This record gives sequence, C-alpha cells and structure tokens, in this order.
Amino acid sequence: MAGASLLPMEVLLLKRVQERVLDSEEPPPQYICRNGDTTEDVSSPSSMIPIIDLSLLSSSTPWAKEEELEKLKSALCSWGCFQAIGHGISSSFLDKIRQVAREFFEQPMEKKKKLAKTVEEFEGYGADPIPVDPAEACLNARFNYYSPCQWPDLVLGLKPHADGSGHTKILQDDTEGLQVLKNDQWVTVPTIPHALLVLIGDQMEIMTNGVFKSPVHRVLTNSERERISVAVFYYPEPNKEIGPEDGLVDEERPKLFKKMKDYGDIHRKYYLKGMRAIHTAKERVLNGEEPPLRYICKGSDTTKDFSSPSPQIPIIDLSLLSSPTPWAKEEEFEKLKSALCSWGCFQIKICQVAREFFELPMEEKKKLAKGVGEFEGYGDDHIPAEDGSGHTIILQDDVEGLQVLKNDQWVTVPTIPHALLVLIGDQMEIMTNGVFKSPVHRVLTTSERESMSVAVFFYPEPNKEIGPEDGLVNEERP
Ligand SMILES: O=C(O)CCC(=O)C(=O)O
Ligand SMILES: [Fe+2]
Repeated sequence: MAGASLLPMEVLLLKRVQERVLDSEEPPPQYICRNGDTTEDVSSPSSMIPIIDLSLLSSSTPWAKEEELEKLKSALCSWGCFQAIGHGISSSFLDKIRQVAREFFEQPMEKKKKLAKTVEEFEGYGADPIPVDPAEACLNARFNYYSPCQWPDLVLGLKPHADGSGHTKILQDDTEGLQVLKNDQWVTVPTIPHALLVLIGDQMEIMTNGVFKSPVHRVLTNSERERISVAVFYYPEPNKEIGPEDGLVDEERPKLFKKMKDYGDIHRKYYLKGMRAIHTAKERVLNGEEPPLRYICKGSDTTKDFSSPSPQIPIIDLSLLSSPTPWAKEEEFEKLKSALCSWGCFQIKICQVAREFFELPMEEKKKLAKGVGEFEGYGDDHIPAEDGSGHTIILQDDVEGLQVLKNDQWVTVPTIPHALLVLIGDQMEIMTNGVFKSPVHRVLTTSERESMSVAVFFYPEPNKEIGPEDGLVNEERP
C-alpha cells in the first residue's frame, strides 16, 4: 500500500498557506487531518459556551454579583472557557485591532515573508513577546489568518490543542470556526460582536490542581470566507516554579500535578508534535504518555445499545449456498444479496490464527514494520490472487471493537468464535454500480484488553479498468 509522500516542513513553508489558496492548489497531505467528526448542534443551553458579563462582577447589587460569580466558577470548572461581555474594552478599539490585522494579511506576500518565522519556531510572522514586567509575566499576541478552503471536511485551520498559557483571550471576527471539545463533542464558539473568549491554559489547570480545565480546541476552515482572530496569551514568569495552590489540595482532591518550571517551553515542544504536554506535569504518570492529539479523533458518537429488535450484522452460512435442498440454498442466497445491498458486509463462521505473530519479540516484528509514510503496521506484502474483486475478509479475536456505520449509526460487529467478516470494498461498489455498498467502518480501543485482527484485502488487477458491469446499468439505475 503506497502511502502519501509527506513533504518536509521546510519545503512546505517555502509557500505559505495563503499563497497556496490564492494559486488554487490542492492541500499537501500534511494538511489533511479532519476525519468526518461531527459538530454539536447547539440547541440546549447546557451545550452552549457560557457568557459572563464581567461588569456584573463589580456590581453594587450583591445577588447579581453572586450569581455571575457562580456562573463564572461553573464555566471555568466545566468548560474551561467563557465568552466575556461587559469587559470594558471599547468596541471601536477592538474594531481597530481587527482592521489592522486585516491590513497586515492583505499586504503582498513578499513583504510579509520578511517577517516570517522558521519551522523551528512556528508557521507565522512576527510574534515578538511583549514584556509586561520581567519579574512577573509575559503577554504574547498572535494574529491568526485562515484562508478560505475548498476542503473544509478534510483540512483544519488549526489542529486540536490546548494552550500552554496561564490563560488566553481570543477576539474573533464574524466568521465562525473556533470549536471547543466538551464531553467528546466539538462545540462551535458563536461569534458575538465584541465579546472576548477567555480560555484557561494548561498552566492554570496545573495551578488550580485541575479545578479549572484547559480545554482542547481547534479551528475549522470555511469554504467561502477568510477568518481572522487575535489570541493574546498570558504566561506566568517562565523561571517561576508553578504547581497546585496549597488551598486546592486536600483529601478529596489529592495533588494531581507536581511543581515545575518553564512549562511554556515544554508545551511548545509537544505542540509541534501534535501532542498535549500536561501529562508531563502529572504527579503520577502511570503508563507513560497521553495519546498524541492525532490519535484523538473520536467524537462523542454513540454506539447504539441495540437491546430490543436490533439491526445485527447478517450471518451467512456458506455451506447452505451449495446445499442440495433448493429452498435452503435459495433462502441463503436471498440473505446474502440483501446483506450486500443493505450492509455491504456479512459474517461467516470458520477458523482462527494470528495471536502468535503479535506475541513475537518487538525486534522480530520491527523487521516487518512499515514506515510512517506507508501506514502504521507490519507486513502488508501483496499476494497476487486470481480473483481480485474489491473486498476484504477480516478475522477478529474475541475482543469487540470493529464497528460498521449503518444508517448513520455505529454497529458493533460481534465476535463470533471462528467467524470471518466479509466487507465490500469501494471497487466492488463501483463495479456493481452501487448495488453493493462499501461500508464505512472503524475500530474502537478498549481500556483493558489488547486486540488483534487479520484483514485480507482482495484488489482487482491495478492496470485493469474497472467500472459498472453492463448488466447492472439500466433506466432505473443509470
Ligand atoms: O483562531 C482562533 O479562534 C483560535 C486560535 C487559537 O486557539 C490559538 O491561536 O491558540
Ligand atoms: Fe489555542
């Protein structure tokens, strides 16, 4: 399986994203990182980013002040962010900042490139720190420009990350795109004119012993409009040790984080690798690291608990297909046809192998390892076969995990001992003119057990032209 070739960052950055979009270029593979995850349809108030009126916090009416403080506390503990209104910064000043940002990005590319940063730093221009008071803290302002993008389902404006700051304030323009991950669901931050989004950063999560959350967030691209935002990051003094405040550690809430220095630098290193850094501050790191963010791709989609009459992956008894009893044979053929047309997959019962391979010492397996540009796994050598008809056969072990998407719902493929799962592939869907479906499928992880599977892919001859079979094209099915 040939993987997409990944251009080194140095080469990629010779041309900035804005230039590539202006030249209508397709995105390089590095930029394709969205995976069909869904966005919460914000309808109930509980799924809306909290809005806090900061002017009420100094209100002379005690109950109004109290109420807003409660809202603020709950926002920081459950969301780790809120939209601040009544903040006292004039609308005309905020408009001016946006105007200046727009004017900067509208300049000719050559002029901007003079301020460009290198790969080791980040993809952008300028970004010189503004010392507030050297003994105290540092403010960093970042002006983000997101070009319109023809592939919003594939390309992200900014990949998922949590900020390494103490806290961050974000001024959006009127194009939505920023999303916050809450309960495994991406929630869009609505654009409220002149509101500022306040986000807790990792350092605040550490200092509050996890009471305030540092939320993972990302930015979507928009196919029609550009988007500009200004993010101001507040960093505590770099050399100062940070750690949970004493008053926030007790028996009920034991110390989650240790004391550490220079968290901003550590965060930056992990951020560049697409990983969160907060685990490095954890008091007890159990089994090493948190997963890199590129592995965090499951939204909060649910697997339906089909307890009552439930759609189940069809099981086909292959022996019946050659049964001497005509009606039994007929019936099984009907089941097979309906399985392929509606599910694009079915299970058959047969045999078991494979565990032995994964139990080999890592050194042995590494000899068969594929490079990152291919895919993450071992082997995958091609076996020429007579009948390459565009399907896949999968042998599972006894740990469930494989799921098939049917009617927008993930259905778990049950582990039937010695059964094989047959999946229609895209090429078969093409050859049958869409009569058989090539189902979308995925594999969940489990927290306690490892699992193994063997997949055998049948590909048609690569040079052979494929297309719908004549007999499957007619007036009803163009
Ligand atoms: O563009 C935005 O709205 C968010 C920017 C952001 O998260 C960041 O710069 O860290
Ligand atoms: Fe951010």
